Amino acid sequence: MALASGVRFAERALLRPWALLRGTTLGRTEPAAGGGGDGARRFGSQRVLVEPDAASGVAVMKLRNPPINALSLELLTELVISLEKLENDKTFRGVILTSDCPRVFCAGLDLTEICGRNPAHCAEYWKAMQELWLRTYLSSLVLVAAINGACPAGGCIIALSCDCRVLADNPKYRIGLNETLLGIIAPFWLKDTYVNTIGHRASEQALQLGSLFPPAEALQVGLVDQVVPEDQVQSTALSEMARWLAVPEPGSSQVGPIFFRSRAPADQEHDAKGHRRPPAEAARRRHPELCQLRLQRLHPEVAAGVLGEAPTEERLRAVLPARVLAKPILVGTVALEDSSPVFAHLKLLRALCFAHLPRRP
Ligand SMILES: CCCC/C=C\CC(=O)SCCNC(=O)CCNC(=O)[C@H](O)C(C)(C)COP(=O)(O)OP(=O)(O)OC[C@H]1O[C@@H](n2cnc3c(N)ncnc32)[C@H](O)[C@@H]1OP(=O)(O)O
Repeated sequence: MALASGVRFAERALLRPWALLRGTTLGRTEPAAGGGGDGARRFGSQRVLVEPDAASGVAVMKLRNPPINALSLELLTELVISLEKLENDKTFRGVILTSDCPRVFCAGLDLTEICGRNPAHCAEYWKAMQELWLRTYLSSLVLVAAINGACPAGGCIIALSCDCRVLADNPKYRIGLNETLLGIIAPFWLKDTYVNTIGHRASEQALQLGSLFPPAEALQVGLVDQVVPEDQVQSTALSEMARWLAVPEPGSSQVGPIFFRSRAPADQEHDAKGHRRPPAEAARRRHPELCQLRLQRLHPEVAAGVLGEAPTEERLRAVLPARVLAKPILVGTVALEDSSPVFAHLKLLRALCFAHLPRRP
């Protein structure tokens, strides 16, 4: 009997994972401040407020776990559920992630979730953190981080998983991966993301020293894309979002995260002998349907290039139609950093295609 009711509870929890959360009221819908129609209804949970705008297809998602938005298990879970909900609703193409707590975007891992807790709890907690990472990093939505406060460690991880980062110009709002100073070693996927964002040497220094960058330095090193006065963070994030959404099927499909973001944790798989698989192979094993889908959806001439061997600019120029290359293009900087030919190729393709591919029927 107890077993049966336990199973029923587990089933219910699987169907409605938020039911496990303490004090959570996910799915509640209420009119947004100043809003009227359907496009201005907001929903969310206790710790995540979602303000959707159906007309623009953009939702603003606010972290609301005062005082410092520490990533508690509940906040992680609610973030994942809210993102999933938006991803499943085809009305939405972009999400702006920001904080509802003054002066802090997100303080990172909730240290009370790992200090003095038993291994099972730590494992559950860490799994939730990775789940959030996967959900954001491989999201089909365009994500823009509107960083309106301090953004250390896990906060920076969330920001790094977005497509674009706008930081408020306040010297107190520092951003970076400082976990080494706490004795926490960054996992390889986090290191890889740092490297992908600010380059190898800068990452090596910043990770080892646990650097937190003030806005000007964060901009200089490439950790954020824009630094703006605090009262312009939201509007700038919206403008950035408009830029990304103006591109046909931005980020999400033709040449989306699976291309650029081949180094998500799941990609780092090892073969039976313990040898690390090349990232491209690992990604294909993990997401065969996505890889295939996306290759098929590419412009035919580009797909032909993908299937070719040499990921050189010359070869791409040869297979890409002239109209695609009509405007000046960014190449080279994008293609160089990955040792895998396939992904170097895809990165280069993305750089080329992102602005120039004609809309697919
Ligand atoms: C394998 C792991 C991969 C690594 C991934 C992630 C690693 C991490 O995220 S580890 C967490 C690292 N986070 C930090 O180092 C941030 C530490 N906090 C701060 O720097 C400041 O608190 C912050 C700038 C965010 C805000 O400053 P203030 O506004 O001045 O607030 P307080 O410092 O007074 O803090 C208020 C209150 O919150 C407690 N606190 C702060 N950070 C955390 C945290 N990460 N987890 C839990 N609790 C935290 C702080 O102790 C204060 O508590 P009280 O004293 O009880 O009021």
